[in-house]
Amino acid sequence: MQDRLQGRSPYPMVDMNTAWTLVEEVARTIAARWQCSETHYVDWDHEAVQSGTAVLAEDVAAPWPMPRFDAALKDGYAVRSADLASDTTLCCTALQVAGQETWPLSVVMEPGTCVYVTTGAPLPPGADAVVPVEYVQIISSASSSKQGALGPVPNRTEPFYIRLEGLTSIPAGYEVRRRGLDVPAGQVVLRRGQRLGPVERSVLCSFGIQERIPIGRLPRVAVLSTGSELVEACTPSSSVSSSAVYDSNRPLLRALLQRYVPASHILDAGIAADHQVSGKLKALLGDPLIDVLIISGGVSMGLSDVVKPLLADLGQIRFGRLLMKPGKPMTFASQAVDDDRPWMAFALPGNPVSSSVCFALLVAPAIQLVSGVPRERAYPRRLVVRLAEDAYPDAERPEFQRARLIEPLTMTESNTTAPVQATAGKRTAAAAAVAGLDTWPDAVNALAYFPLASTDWWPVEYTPTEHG
Ligand SMILES: Nc1nc2c(c(=O)[nH]1)N[C@H]1C(S)=C(S)[C@@H](COP(=O)(O)OP(=O)(O)OC[C@H]3O[C@@H](n4cnc5c(N)ncnc54)[C@H](O)[C@@H]3O)O[C@H]1N2
Ligand code: MOO
Repeated sequence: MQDRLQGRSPYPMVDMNTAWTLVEEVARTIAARWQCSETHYVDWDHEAVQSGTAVLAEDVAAPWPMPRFDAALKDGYAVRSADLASDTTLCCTALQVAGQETWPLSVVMEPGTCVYVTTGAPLPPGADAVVPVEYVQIISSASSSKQGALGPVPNRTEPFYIRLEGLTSIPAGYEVRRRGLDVPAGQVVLRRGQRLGPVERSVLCSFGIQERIPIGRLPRVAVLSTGSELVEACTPSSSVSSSAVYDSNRPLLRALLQRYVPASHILDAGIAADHQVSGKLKALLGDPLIDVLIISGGVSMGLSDVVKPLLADLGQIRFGRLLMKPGKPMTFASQAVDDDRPWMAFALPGNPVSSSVCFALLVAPAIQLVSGVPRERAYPRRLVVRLAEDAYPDAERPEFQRARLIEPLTMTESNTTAPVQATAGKRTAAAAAVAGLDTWPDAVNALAYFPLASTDWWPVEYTPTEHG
């Protein structure tokens, strides 16, 4: 208590690089333990796959070439290109519709003949090019001539003649998507450590892979808000005291977490009033089902800021203060990594902006790392850009300001030239996004980093809202 009343902290201030190193050390050790021993083979309807949070534990190779057969790129006529060098009239002997073979079922294309094909249909054996219907005139038919009425798409059961019009030559391969052109059989199409987002899931589907999808273990994360002033957002304002503060951090953190872990892995630990924090932390960190604990509030220097000493009792504080703004009191603790059940605890400063910035810079990368995402993909992307308007960064601490990239990126040599607007307001993340920016609340899409004593800076890609 004496120290707090005098304002001394026992924790040295570490810079961001040191903080990242310390978090990474723990996260990578946990990842090595989990991801070597815990590959699960799951089906398509598994919650982690469906929520887009699953991370592949093994490479996935193409089981067959894509496309699986030489396919027509256009609706038209499959031809032997060599035939057309001498004669532009061909006899159409069959219709081949993508997904079904109509008339007749299986054909070997004789010289001088062609086969009507729809886009995506397999080329018959012997054909090596496709003449699009736009370049074809139907010139005769044994049955009634429907030419004109049906345009160039024939609906016939007997051979008919076509003539090539408007194209001088048809090289082999013309309008054909060759077997294996996109992906040869056996090529790795998804890598271990890739999160199965919408595109990755569609790649699995394109190869018909819906069973035995190899995924790694994802962390189970509890989120706790601390502070006697906090009330649940659903509480009617008429029933709360004038000094109460609505808890906005926990809903934000839970929503952000859904990008990384399925809903069943997120435990909402509620709000702990100051006198309840000790009991709550003990229970949560003693729960074998919790791997990561995110605490908001109570980490600064006040008498009610009890989180740090409690974490020191329950595990080991890796850092307790950060040389950065916002986030100075940010604390990271863990259970000894060689322990049977390692855990990580992130105590984020209660200020909503500090809390969301610390989540983006430290918690999200740690969750990615323990989930098996490789280092080069675990951190937000960095770009060097230029400021669209003056910014006023802190003089004592390197600072991350919420920012908005206001033009599409145009890459020129090593630099991008996307102007950025930045703000240092400290209201809720959404409100701070608007403050000074005169724009939509979800427009923050980056953090602008202002290192101390330097005019160089870069924004970190970060989207604090679903739509940002
Ligand atoms: N003497 C000092 N005081 C403070 C220092 C310091 O170095 N010396 N650091 C300041 C900095 S920097 C920060 S950041 C804050 C962080 O403090 P805490 O983590 O202890 O956070 P609280 O005091 O609990 O809350 C701060 C602020 O945020 C509001 N809050 C908290 N939780 C939530 C929530 N879940 N949803 C919405 N708003 C929340 C809370 O009501 C306070 O207004 O400490 C400075 N002090
Ligand atoms: O470090 Mo605090 O997060 O500046 O307000």
